[in-house]
Amino acid sequence: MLIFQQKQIDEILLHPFTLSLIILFSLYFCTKWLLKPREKKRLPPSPPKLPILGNLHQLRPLVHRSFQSLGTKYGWPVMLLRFGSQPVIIIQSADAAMEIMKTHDLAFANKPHTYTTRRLLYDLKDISIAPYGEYWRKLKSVCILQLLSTKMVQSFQLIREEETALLMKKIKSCSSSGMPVNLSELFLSLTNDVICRSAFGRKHDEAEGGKKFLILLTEVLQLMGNFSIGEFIPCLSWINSVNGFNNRVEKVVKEVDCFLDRVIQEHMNEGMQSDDTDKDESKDNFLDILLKLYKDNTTGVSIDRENIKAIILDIFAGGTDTTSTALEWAMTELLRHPMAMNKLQKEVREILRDKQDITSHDLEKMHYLKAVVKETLRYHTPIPFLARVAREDVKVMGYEVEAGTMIITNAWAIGRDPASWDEPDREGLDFELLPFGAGRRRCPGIGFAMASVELVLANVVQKFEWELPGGMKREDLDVIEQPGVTMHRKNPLSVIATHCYF
Ligand code: HEM
Repeated sequence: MLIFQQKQIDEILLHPFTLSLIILFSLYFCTKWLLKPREKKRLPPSPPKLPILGNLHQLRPLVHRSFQSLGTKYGWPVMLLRFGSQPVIIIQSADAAMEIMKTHDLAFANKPHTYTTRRLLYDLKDISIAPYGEYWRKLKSVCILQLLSTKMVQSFQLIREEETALLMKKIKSCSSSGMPVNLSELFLSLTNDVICRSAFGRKHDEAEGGKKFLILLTEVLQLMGNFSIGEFIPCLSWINSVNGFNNRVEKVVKEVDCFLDRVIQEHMNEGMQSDDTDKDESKDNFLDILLKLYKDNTTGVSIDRENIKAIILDIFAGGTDTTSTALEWAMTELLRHPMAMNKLQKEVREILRDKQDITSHDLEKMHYLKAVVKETLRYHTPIPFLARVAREDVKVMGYEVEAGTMIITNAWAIGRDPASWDEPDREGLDFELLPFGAGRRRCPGIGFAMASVELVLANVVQKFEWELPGGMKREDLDVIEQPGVTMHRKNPLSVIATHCYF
């Protein structure tokens, strides 16, 4: 009986009519499933892109300007570009920047890194590109509370004053011979010397590799700012091995490591010879503090020699070029705007009267000086980009951002956004003025940098009158930028100090 029923069922099922019905139904449901409107992710708008290259062909060497032109052309404050296969979201409005660095600061607390930055910064053992987490949190707090605290910045006042006095003497000697002064070079050398003395307690002169270290540091920054196509188009990653770029990186890594190793060893040897108990802690330099952490492990974060080298390199790389760039652009704009120069000289000279030594107390009273520095940082933002990586899926300005996506905030473009800056004299609100970044990854060196910039600028305008060389008109002074991580002048700022007042 059962066998009979099964036979009948088979016959019905295998009947051509039944089979056709089954196939038709299956096709219907399959097509319906395939054509079912899926929930589409709302991504930021993108300009047209090319296969393989994505939007790379639309970028010029001054990438911050390319982003700004694309944003203005399409009217998009947030846009999605493809660097080869990698999606990158570009942020160019104060509102969107606030979402990244305030509302979702924790979700965007990671930084992107490349093969080059990993090699140069001891495989993420530093602060500036280390991933967000326990290690980074502890080191950042060491940085804010110990290395770059207000107390520490004040303790370096004598260093800043001595180095500024030395700079004034160098300018004076050029002035007496009527020679133009290369201010770009002098500012860079000053900021490097100030950091060197604050980091190691003394300058390392040419014989000890000091001058060479500055050249190496410049190369470190150039390599970090180098656009490497293989990072974005993996099938082209071999290019850097063939064109000698990777060899250059390895050579610089070795030389920097050698210099830092030697300085640390000397410091440790000196420490062993002197009696630590008698040491005046208020005279500690960065290396003293880091070596104490290394020995005592009091902060709960254990750091090794590589961490120390990476942090020191971070401080040199983050503090030298940026600070001298700010000075270089401030002087450029003052030379292009004689009324602003006169107003600043008047303020500084009236506050100081005939006094030559400028104290931090005098600087506090120089409000126009502070406005000039702030305006310079807005208009010539030394680090144009604030880069982040999403640690999780997040919504930004209504758009969906997947974990792992890179976000670049164009701080330079936001500083020049007419939507925020129709009144140039107006003080900037937090997210309209981002020269030091914002949120958890914000620059911890603001106090250190501002103390140097204000002191040097006040001295330079108080003690000299300035003119452009070869009868050059102020309108002819160029403002061409050099591509790189830090955006300094392409051509050095060469000027003549016509009168010297000391
Ligand atoms: C005018 C001078 C300076 C400018 C314009 C500047 C700007 C910046 C910017 C834009 C960032 C990234 C912030 C972000 O992504 O939100 C940064 C990070 C950093 N800066 Fe500065 N900086 C200056 C001076 C200094 C100095 C003097 C030091 C140290 C002595 C320093 C140490 C650092 C460090 C360690 C970081 C990494 C912070 C982190 O990732 O948490 N900077 N700086």
